[in-house]
Amino acid sequence: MASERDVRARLQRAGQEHLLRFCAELAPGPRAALLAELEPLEPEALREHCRSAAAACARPPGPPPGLATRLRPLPPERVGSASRSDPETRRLWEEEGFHQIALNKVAVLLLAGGQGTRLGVTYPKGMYQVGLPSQKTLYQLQAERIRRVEQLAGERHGTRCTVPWYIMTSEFTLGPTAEFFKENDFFHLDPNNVIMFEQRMLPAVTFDGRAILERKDKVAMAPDGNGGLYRALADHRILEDMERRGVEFVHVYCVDNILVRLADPVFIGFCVLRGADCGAKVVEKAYPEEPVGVVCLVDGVPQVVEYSEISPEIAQLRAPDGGLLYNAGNICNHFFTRGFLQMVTREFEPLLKPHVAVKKVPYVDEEGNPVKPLKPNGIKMEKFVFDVFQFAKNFVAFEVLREEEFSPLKNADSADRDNPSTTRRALLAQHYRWALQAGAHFLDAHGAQLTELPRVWRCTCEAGRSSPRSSWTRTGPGRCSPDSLPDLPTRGPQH
Ligand SMILES: CC(=O)N[C@H]1[C@@H](OP(=O)(O)O)O[C@H](CO)[C@@H](O)[C@@H]1O
Repeated sequence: MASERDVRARLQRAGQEHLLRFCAELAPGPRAALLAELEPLEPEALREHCRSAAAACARPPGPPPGLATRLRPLPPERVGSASRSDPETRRLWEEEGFHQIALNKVAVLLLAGGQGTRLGVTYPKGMYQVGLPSQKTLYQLQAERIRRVEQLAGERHGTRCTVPWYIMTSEFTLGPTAEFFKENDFFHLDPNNVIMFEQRMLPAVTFDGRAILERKDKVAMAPDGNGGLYRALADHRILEDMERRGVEFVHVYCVDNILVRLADPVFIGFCVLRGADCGAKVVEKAYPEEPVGVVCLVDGVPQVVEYSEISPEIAQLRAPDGGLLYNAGNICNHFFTRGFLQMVTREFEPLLKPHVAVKKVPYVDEEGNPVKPLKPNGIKMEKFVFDVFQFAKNFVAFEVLREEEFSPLKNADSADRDNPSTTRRALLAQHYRWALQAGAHFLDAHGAQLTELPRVWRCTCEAGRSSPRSSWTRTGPGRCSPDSLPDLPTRGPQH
């Protein structure tokens, strides 16, 4: 371990010596912890990080000038659609996807390093349960979907399939996530196929470029954004692990979408058959201000313009058909070939520009008293996972139906949208539709069979178009009582 003198000399080179100003008064334990936290910070990188954070913050907020003239919607030839394609095409994509899964060439990679600030929990979001009758957490739902896709691919191809689950965590989420998986026996997955690794942390910085001390013995650190993935892949030699296992295609997704289809064979098959090195699932944006990035062209190159960086004027622009001009909402479900990830980690990662988030960062004042700021006082710098789209040789987008694939848990129930209640209902509604499609009957509170599907829980037909009846008229042996689906309508038809 480095001595205080060494660490001090390195901090001097970075212009950040103030981080040791309480060091002399610390007990040996906290002092060692502080030195250990500071030791890995490279002086030049730290200096540059603090300088660029302050410089980025000094620029006027909002989108870069002239962005509007540089944007175009994605051209139709780059976009596939789950809902608008004919059933035969969809079947071919799905078949290809299952084939690749059966060859053990597909992995899923979860981005789970975030702090869940908007949701207001202190533990990893994946451990959250939204109040389902089964009390399953997001992690459990995802684990079960992995097992199911392995099983389906295995049945089709008569093989034993493995879809390895890579989980990127952070200093905040690694410990509790690892513990939670152990306590739950890895949800019956083979622990060898669940690979957790940690992304890096970066210091939060004041507006004048000084790293912030959160306590006398602790620097205010934050994960380096979901685009920290690429450095973390290199740090932990994850691509080498994938190569050893024969993984060629990776489905990357973020933790909070309760409807996420892990290793979705249709998406995988579409991307593989199109020869894509990089792909993104999108849904039609629900309203102009919806907090989702838009997938579009910037200067002719596919990119995502994040919701925090698009102006309301651009977000509201309309296409000739009356829909939003920029309506391809990013749902943080990405497809990458391993080869593409290799190129990114080797060549392109340093070119990714960090994005600035101005936040309230707790700190200690000059006397060492803890302060909880009421106004934003610090800058966190984050890279974004989708910023690599610009380097793709063949980028494709894949449009899917929101009701089938996107219901994110972002907020507490005090918010109107994207909260535990909306996500719970979205999942129950999906399971309800699936039960119907499998031939189940639903009964009302008096045991009478419900004969019509209430409009709000419309199912989707095989081609994926919204259709109130396509599966409802089927009959079969299953009988479910709506009592087991507490958020679903239990009264009669509403057509
Ligand atoms: C950097 C990044 O990946 N941002 C994503 C991600 O944003 P959040 O800030 O995590 O809500 O998820 C959104 C979908 O839930 C997506 O629209 C957006 O573009």
